[in-house]
Amino acid sequence: MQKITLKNLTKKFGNDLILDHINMEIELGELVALLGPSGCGKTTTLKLISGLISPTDGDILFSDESVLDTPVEKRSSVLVFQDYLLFPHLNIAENISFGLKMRGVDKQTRLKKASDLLSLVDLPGYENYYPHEVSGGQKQRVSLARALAIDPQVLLLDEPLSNLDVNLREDMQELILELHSENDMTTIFVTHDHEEAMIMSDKIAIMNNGIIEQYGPGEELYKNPKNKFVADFFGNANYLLGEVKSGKFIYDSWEIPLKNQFNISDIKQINAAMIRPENVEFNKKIKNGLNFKAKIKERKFIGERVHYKLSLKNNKEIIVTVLSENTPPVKDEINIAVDYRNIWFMKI
Ligand SMILES: Nc1ncnc2c1ncn2[C@@H]1O[C@H](COP(=O)(O)OP(=O)(O)OP(=O)(O)O)[C@@H](O)[C@H]1O
Repeated sequence: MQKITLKNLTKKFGNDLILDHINMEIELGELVALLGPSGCGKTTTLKLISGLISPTDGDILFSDESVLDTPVEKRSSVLVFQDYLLFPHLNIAENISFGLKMRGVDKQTRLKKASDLLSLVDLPGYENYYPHEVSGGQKQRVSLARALAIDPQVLLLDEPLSNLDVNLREDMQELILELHSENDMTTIFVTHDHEEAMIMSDKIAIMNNGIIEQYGPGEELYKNPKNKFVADFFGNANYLLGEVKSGKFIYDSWEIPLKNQFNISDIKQINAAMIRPENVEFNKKIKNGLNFKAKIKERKFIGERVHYKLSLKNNKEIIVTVLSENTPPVKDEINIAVDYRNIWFMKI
């Protein structure tokens, strides 16, 4: 196992700044997700950690030692690409044991290891198949097995689940979690999908345009987003634009006490209160909360939940999600409550 530290990690391609002084610590044995939109630098970060490319500036430490001068094959890390990159002319067993062959391991040991790994990824008996004879999900498993063959201490996964359908995806999520905990590896994986990041990881780094917007446990990012970008990444949100006066957030005729929930050094900068759709409650009064009336403009039943669009008395529309039991119809005016603890303040 290795602790990984990224210190002011910077990468330029030509004049394009792709990673801009990234700082991050990944503790021993942690599973961390890099989450962000296309092109924000996630794959580049993995390639830098694996040693496939070199940084323009900054440092990468494994267990507090710089690895910048350590070549790819000596870094104890392995990068699994989303498009598998299996050798088409080698069978599955040969693909899995290729790295061992390069390290001079004898054939019998290699084949035994390949068989053991195939059982581990739930593909026993697939040794003699060729990559074109197995499905996308199976290729994904083979490429994981190939990565594990060299007993890496750091496993880097680039969108390992992106090509899989929902059921296979869930199976693979479980498999990765199992492999991660059984093999004592520090694991970093890239994803576009916030739910996947939440399910899989101890911590999430939200990346945007070559920087890390926020890094921490998923629940913390969801509940205490530093900014709109992070808040929006975890689903829908309502933003009420207003200002801070005498320690309160003023929106229309509402005065909302500022709770200790923001990562802003100067509270005067705050110009928005954020409310998640699921934190709005119907037909309820909350003592330490906002209580108001709203009109139901739209109602969409989607199974266990119902999505609403409500309009406030100043005509501002907000979105609300509630469990579908006893939900009111369109046109009703209803009493709404939001606990102050579920209102987040930020500058947008
Ligand atoms: N070898 C390269 N030469 C020039 N530009 C590159 C190179 N590799 C990546 N880039 C650019 O760096 C930026 C970040 O790419 P990267 O692949 O790290 O993004 P990403 O967040 O992984 O995106 P995606 O989710 O689409 O895979 C992109 O604008 C990309 O075009």
